[in-house]
Amino acid sequence: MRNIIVGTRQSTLAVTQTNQTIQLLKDLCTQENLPYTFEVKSILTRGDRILDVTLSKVGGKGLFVKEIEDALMNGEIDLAIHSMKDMPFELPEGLRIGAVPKREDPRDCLISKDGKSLKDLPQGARIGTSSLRRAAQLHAYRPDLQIESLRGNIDTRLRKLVDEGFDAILLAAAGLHRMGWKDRITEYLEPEVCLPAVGQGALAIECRSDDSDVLGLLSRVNDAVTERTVAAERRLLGLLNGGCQVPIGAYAEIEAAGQDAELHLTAMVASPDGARVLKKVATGFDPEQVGSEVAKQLIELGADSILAEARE
Ligand SMILES: NCc1[nH]cc(CCC(=O)O)c1CC(=O)O
Repeated sequence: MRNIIVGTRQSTLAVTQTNQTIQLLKDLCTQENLPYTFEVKSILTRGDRILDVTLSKVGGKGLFVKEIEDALMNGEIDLAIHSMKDMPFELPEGLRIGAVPKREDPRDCLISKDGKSLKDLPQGARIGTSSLRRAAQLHAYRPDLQIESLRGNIDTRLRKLVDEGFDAILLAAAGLHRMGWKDRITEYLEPEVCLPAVGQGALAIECRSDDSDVLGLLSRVNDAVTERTVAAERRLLGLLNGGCQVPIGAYAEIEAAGQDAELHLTAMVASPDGARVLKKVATGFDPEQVGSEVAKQLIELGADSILAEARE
């Protein structure tokens, strides 16, 4: 019998998705009579300690992941469940993503105070979001809306919708679904209106590259379709150097035919004010190649200069 120690951040979403994934693994172990037990260990990350500061200014995505990865490498924990969209493009030596389970809803959604859809919000309505990607696309769709900063974990943001008098806020549907808060959602935003973040809705289960027990177990909860689509999106992100918080959106889909079918990737790069929005689509079988193709086309259109500006 081996006890697998699972590290998690302390946010309610992190704890929830960790517990849900452990349940999936436990069910598998029961069904197949596998000799593993699981224990949760909570870890305080720098990102959680400084949630109120502009994340892009203090180091971006990696902040939520660094302490967890240190704990994986020194053997304090054996496994960690991250939101894929919080994962930096490159993993440290010795660690790998052992599984990408089936993706939750990848879309962003609108939670509005009076149940009004994005189209029907009053002129100049105040919308809360701190994502440059969401702000840029919202601005391109409804230039009259007033976009204001909104930080914190999803529970904090839902509270601020009321406390800070926003007309609406934007969040990822996946987080709300996992928390059991689907009924708070007013409207799902289709990718044509708001392309999600790379990897949004997917989880990454990270472990040590040499932990064959854990790798064997994780391979059983991997979803090949999610793995391929996320690989295309992350390839694009890597080539556009999108490691920090930049206005990049991407979404890959595979036709119903299944995991070996053709993959479509749509991606966009926007100036933070939404005045310039570049969008490209590519189709193919190899995720890496489709990701590279879209990245190349966006760079030809001038994505590099927009991203350089956004990083300043
Ligand atoms: N930016 C933080 C973050 N990281 C992951 C999710 C949940 C959605 C997901 O797992 O993709 C969220 C909240 C949000 O963007 O609303």
